[in-house]
Amino acid sequence: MSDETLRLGTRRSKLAMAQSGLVADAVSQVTGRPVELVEITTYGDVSREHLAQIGGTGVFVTALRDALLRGEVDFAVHSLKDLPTTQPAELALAAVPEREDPRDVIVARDALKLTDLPRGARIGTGSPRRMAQLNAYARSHGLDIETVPIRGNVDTRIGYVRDGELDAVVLAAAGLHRIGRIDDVTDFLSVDTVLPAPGQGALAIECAADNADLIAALGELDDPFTRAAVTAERSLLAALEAGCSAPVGALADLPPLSAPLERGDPQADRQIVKEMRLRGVVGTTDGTRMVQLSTTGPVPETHDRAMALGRELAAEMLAQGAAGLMGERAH
Ligand SMILES: NCc1[nH]cc(CCC(=O)O)c1CC(=O)O
Repeated sequence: MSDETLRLGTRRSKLAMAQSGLVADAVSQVTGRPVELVEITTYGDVSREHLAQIGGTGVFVTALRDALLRGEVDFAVHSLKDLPTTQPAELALAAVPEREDPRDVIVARDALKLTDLPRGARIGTGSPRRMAQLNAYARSHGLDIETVPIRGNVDTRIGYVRDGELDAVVLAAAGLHRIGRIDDVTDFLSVDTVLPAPGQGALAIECAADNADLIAALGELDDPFTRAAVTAERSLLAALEAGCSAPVGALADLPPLSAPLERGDPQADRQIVKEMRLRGVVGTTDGTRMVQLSTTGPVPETHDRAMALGRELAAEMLAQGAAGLMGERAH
């Protein structure tokens, strides 16, 4: 391959720049080519409306993809959870690198944990998924919290806590980690409490579908387990016919070891290598109704198998009434 500079299209936000910078270094390593960041402004960056009001998926993604399709940049990095579930034929998902911590976290005043928040505490999140699960948790654990819709970049959101407007905000651990603010976290939420968004914590590296050399080079950064996991999660989301702003959580990970098996035990090691658990949740934003299911099976070895896993769990969730929980609006 040539030693020409590769152009990486990126949003200007701190998170996007951090993610693109990390990938730029990694791509430079595997290709031996210099990588240049090209800043692109997206509709999601300039809009002041709440994400839920903009509607549709992928507001952050469209401008980057347009730049790719016009040949202005060679590849782009997206937060996988922001990608629409249908892949355009002209673009290839060349790599899904190893996933960062997928959990949601709380940044609260006075180093408070979720369960320490006082009665009437106001928690900011623009995500119906987070609202639904936090409100469900609050109901079942006797907490009295109010979820408050907010949006804005990570610094803006944490600012609501610093200036006393909110008691806490909910964010993704991965984003905070990447921008160097993981120390602001006051509580890492167990995925049993809040199941993350499909693809949360993972990145997607995308380039033109007809650039076979570049696809092969970027493919060196692919992590097959992460790719299988996020493929199953996004297939579940798609099969529920839900968008990125729907109250849907999904996570595919290693299943917990069953009781008699322990680390070092060859049987346990086999389980670690071969099994994957997929969990999905849908709920009303007020937390009164939820459908939450999980399935465990062999790690899907092909794209089609990962897709089938997500579809099968979605079908079970729909059979339990998931569709009726998704159209509802909290406000
Ligand atoms: N919705 C915006 C967005 N897209 C990706 C991340 C975090 C990084 C990731 O999940 O990979 C965030 C911020 C957040 O949810 O706190």
